Amino acid sequence: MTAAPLLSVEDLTVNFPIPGGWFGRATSHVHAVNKVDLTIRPGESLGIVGESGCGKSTLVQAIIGLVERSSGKVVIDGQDFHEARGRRKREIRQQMQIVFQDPQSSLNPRLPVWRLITEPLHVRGGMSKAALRARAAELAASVGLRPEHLDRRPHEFSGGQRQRIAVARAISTDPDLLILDEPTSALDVSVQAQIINLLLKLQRELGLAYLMISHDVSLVRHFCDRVAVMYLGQIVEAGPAVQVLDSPAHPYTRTLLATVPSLKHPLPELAATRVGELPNNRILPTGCYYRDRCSFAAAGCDSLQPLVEFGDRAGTVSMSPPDKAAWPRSIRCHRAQAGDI
Ligand SMILES: Nc1ncnc2c1ncn2[C@@H]1O[C@H](COP(=O)(O)OP(=O)(O)OP(=O)(O)O)[C@@H](O)[C@H]1O
Repeated sequence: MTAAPLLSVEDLTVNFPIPGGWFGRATSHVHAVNKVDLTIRPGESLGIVGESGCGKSTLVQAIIGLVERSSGKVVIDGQDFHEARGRRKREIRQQMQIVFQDPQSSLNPRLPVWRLITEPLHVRGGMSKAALRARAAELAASVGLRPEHLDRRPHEFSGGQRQRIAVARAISTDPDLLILDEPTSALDVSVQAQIINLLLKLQRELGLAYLMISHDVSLVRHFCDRVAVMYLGQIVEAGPAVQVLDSPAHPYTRTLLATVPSLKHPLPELAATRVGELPNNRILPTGCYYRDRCSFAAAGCDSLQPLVEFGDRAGTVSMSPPDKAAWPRSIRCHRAQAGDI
């Protein structure tokens, strides 16, 4: 039997108002995230890939409440995060922590490492200074920092060490889910692997689930159990990382992968693909969002939404209407489905 989801995101939509009218009234909206559904099970890692501006950061920020959602639900451990209030809301929030891309800007330069690491516990309250320090020492050891590091300030560390501090802080509240926003892209290549190995070690030791957003498709293939491909605020394809990234079904996923260097094709032939600019997300297209850039677009794509397939881990597939509790396998273009491509 498969475990119940730790996190379920249902129909999540985020529209940013664009002021321009009288008295700053919104005249239009940026449709950053459009009806996204996803689930993460305990201890599982889900990667979200897609080009710049497709809505990855807005999606994860809406999940943890840093950005206001326009509609939809975020359910963690069976509790509706946005409907919860007061102490209960804070408790749910502590089950989800985020590690940002740039540790330099996410760490207060004035605080010593032990205070930085225990900041979320300090905010929660109820722990003495001695208890916070003792917990900081344990957390520092678990991310590979030494006791003498505890009294130093962030500027005394390298980028990789600062990211270790950020990871220690994120796990300080014993969360079930870590959101990783491009956790290695600001680091030197040599250090990236060390941080990835640290995250994999912590996942084994603590049973953490990860939601990682990344431009780096190879990293996601290595790191994640499942992947969701995002385009214009929608998830266009999702499934086991190896399956989706080795045999993509959606034309957009194929285009995205064609731009990724591989051993076989060290320099991707950008000219052969139709990457171009993301279309205007203030006026969403009808039908398939990808049709204006799709080499396979044909009659029907302007009115038909892609088909949705859901299945469980064993790969059993049931067709729409989807059982939202089921494990999403893929969301496919109807033309790929019909075998036209
Ligand atoms: N606060 C905001 N107000 C208005 N528009 C915004 C705001 N934040 C993001 N956007 C817009 O929402 C869309 C999605 O942006 P988002 O940063 O989520 O994309 P992304 O995929 O994370 O991109 P990147 O990989 O470059 O970080 C973009 O069109 C962006 O310009």
